[in-house]
Amino acid sequence: MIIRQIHVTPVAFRDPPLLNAAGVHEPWALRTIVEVITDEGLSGLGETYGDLGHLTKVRECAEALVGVDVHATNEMYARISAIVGDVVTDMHGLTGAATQEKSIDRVFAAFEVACLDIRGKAAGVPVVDLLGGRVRDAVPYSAYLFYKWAGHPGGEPDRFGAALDPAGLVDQASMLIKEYGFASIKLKGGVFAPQEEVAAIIALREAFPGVPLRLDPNAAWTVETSIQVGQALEGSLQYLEDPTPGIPGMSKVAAEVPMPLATNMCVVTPEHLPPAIAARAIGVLLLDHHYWGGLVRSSHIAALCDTFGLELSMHSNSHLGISLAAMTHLAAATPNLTHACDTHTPWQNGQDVVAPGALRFVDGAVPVPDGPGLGVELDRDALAVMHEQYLACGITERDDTTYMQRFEPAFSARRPRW
Ligand SMILES: O=C([O-])C(=O)C[C@H](O)[C@@H](O)C(=O)[O-]
Ligand SMILES: [Mg+2]
Repeated sequence: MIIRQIHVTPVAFRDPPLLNAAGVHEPWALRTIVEVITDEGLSGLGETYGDLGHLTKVRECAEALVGVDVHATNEMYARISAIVGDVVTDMHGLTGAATQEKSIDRVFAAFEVACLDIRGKAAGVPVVDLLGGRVRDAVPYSAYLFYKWAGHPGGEPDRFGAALDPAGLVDQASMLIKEYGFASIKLKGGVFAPQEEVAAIIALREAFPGVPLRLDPNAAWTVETSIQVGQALEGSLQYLEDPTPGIPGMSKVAAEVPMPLATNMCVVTPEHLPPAIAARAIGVLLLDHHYWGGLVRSSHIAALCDTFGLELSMHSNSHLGISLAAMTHLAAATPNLTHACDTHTPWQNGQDVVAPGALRFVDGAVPVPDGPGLGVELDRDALAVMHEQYLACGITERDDTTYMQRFEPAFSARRPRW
């Protein structure tokens, strides 16, 4: 099964004005769709970030992978390493520091997923079976709440409405839980003063008793603020995600707060694991195959976490159905991934590049697609429309901060900020 062609297609889809520590989401989110085609005519799908620096590397690597067998992932990794070479950064910084290894892993992941899709199709089995088989039939996801404006400035309000205070967030959670059946809740913080976000968590706890809650300010707080918030929320949080920047800071906070700390910012590549474990900085790692080097490498990281007593959850950016399928196969095959995963799916409001039917939410969980490979089919008309949107939207690099400063010129994305 030799790779004969790879199509790399950047796409854009509408994104609501979701607020975070970096600023606010722009009206269009970017992704890159990768389609690998073999000499036998089988094709496989991958999905990754759409920022131009990364997209350029994905395009260069796609050419270099022609002629490689879809099983030869070591050879693919070597070729991609030789091409990526330097550190490819993103502007928002919400997934922590860029390193050379992470830059390579991010490019490799899209091709690895596409090759697993092909290998599953060739063997007539779902990708979960290539990762060790399912330990759960459906993967639970959390309701991912955001502070948000009613709509993008100058545009129509979106169907989610504004959420700028505890009552707005409780309404948002009710809507997402009613539509998707989610059984746990994550709040994206780092937007308002910490005491306002503490009040929001308390309002959510009162409105949804017994539902596990998480708060993630993306490193917007100092060590002192993080300790105060952690102590104030004793008994209210399943975990506190990235309250403060860096492994040393997280370690100081972890020693003083009652709940585990989670991260998708201070441990984002294998070299971060030894110092974080030695410093007891985290209790929960958020996996994300898009930057941990694909599904198989993420499984290896999961096994390491099990050895060292770290729990697992899963991180998400704005994404489409190819990613949701890949995340679901990985989580279904990972025994120690016991926390509900994050997903932006509700915010994409039905827009997708995959044909409807294969992915659905039942009681807040996505049943593992049964079809061979990832179990999802490319909707070529939707892909063409979203590619046109990419060409027309004028955005080539996600930049939440500059977009926010158009409306709030004094906005600072400094972390820590409080
Ligand atoms: O820390 C996190 O969970 C994220 O970075 C998730 C997303 O990037 C989210 O914060 C966003 O898109 O604004
Ligand atoms: Mg996070």
